[in-house]
Amino acid sequence: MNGFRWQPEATDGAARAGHLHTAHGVVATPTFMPVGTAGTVKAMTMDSVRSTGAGIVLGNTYHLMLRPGAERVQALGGLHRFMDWPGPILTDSGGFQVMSLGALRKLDSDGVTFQSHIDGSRHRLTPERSTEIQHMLDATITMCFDECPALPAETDAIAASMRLSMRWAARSREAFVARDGYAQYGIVQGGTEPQLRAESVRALTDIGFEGYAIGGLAVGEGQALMFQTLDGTVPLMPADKPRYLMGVGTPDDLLGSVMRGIDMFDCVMPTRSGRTARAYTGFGTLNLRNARHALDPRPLEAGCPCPACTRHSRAYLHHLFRADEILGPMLLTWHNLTYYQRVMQGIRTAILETRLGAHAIELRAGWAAGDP
Ligand SMILES: Nc1nc2c(CCNCC3CCCC3)c3[nH]c(NCCc4ccccc4)nc3cc2c(=O)[nH]1
Repeated sequence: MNGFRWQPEATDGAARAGHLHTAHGVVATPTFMPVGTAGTVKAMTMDSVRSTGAGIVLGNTYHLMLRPGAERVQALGGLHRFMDWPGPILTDSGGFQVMSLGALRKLDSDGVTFQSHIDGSRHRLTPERSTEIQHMLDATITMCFDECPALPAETDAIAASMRLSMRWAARSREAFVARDGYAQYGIVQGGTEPQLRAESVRALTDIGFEGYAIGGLAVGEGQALMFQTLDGTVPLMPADKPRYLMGVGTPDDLLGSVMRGIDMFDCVMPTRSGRTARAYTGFGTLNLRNARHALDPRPLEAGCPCPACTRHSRAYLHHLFRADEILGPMLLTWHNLTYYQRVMQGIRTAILETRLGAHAIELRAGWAAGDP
């Protein structure tokens, strides 16, 4: 019996609240996972990440295999020790990053060969090598090695890509070293085609995983098509296993996806935006480089417990970004991650109290209202 399990707590429509039990601790779901690309959540210490309320963070196979190398991280005690993050870590399998970052790459039915965007060195990822790297990193949750097709694409190209990913899922599962409290997730593909998505879910559940991700979305299809695809795919997925929507998204994306039965999310939006002066708040987003903030003594967001909002003014944050001070990205990343965690906590409480519908209306009204 694997100690890894998702324990349901409450439902509200298709939305679920629960707890993810892992070898590295318990995480409340629905949960947003901050992205730690090269073994760090950029501009944050691990204590500050913890203080935002995050329970689980992402590591990145692609970056870590290139630098410092998976063997080195393993020799140094694994990613938990290396980052000093005691909680669960989920690592993506690297295929998506190769397609979006790798300089030159060659995809074949066995894997992908690519040149490092760092130093041009040649590397190869296969389902076996990706799974081995994630094991060396000591990832709590390992992702299958998959291929995420660029959209728009012809249906037969999407079908061929999905079937390749399903063969790779079987090879990833074969290569996975099962450990108590650890998990491997299959990744559902199939573009926005309901029949292909259904075929992919069947293929993955026939193999059997501890959790299931939905990949191949948030690649330019737009929110309506993403939600439509969730509507046709999530109900086919095992109800007793965690569901992870990869690369998503804005607060509005998170809300709509939780309401369609998703439990786990990751996105670079809050961290990347924090570095470019874009703040996420309950009244929408704000660009703190804008001159209108230069003399504004108010906190960024009233009621937010983060250091940017409790100790500083909009004018100060504006100054930091205008002066290109390192503290700017630090404080705003801290704020954005805090805001994302507060959104998830509010949604979770609403599910427990069976009032997610009303809560959704309140959230959307706030985002539409703009800066008070
Ligand atoms: N294995 C796999 N990964 C996918 C990812 C990466 C998820 N984050 C990984 C982290 C690990 C380290 C880095 C990221 C995706 N990210 C997105 N959209 C991101 C859209 C976006 C882009 C830029 C800004 C905001 C959103 N779609 C994704 C689909 C897949 C997929 O099918 N398979």
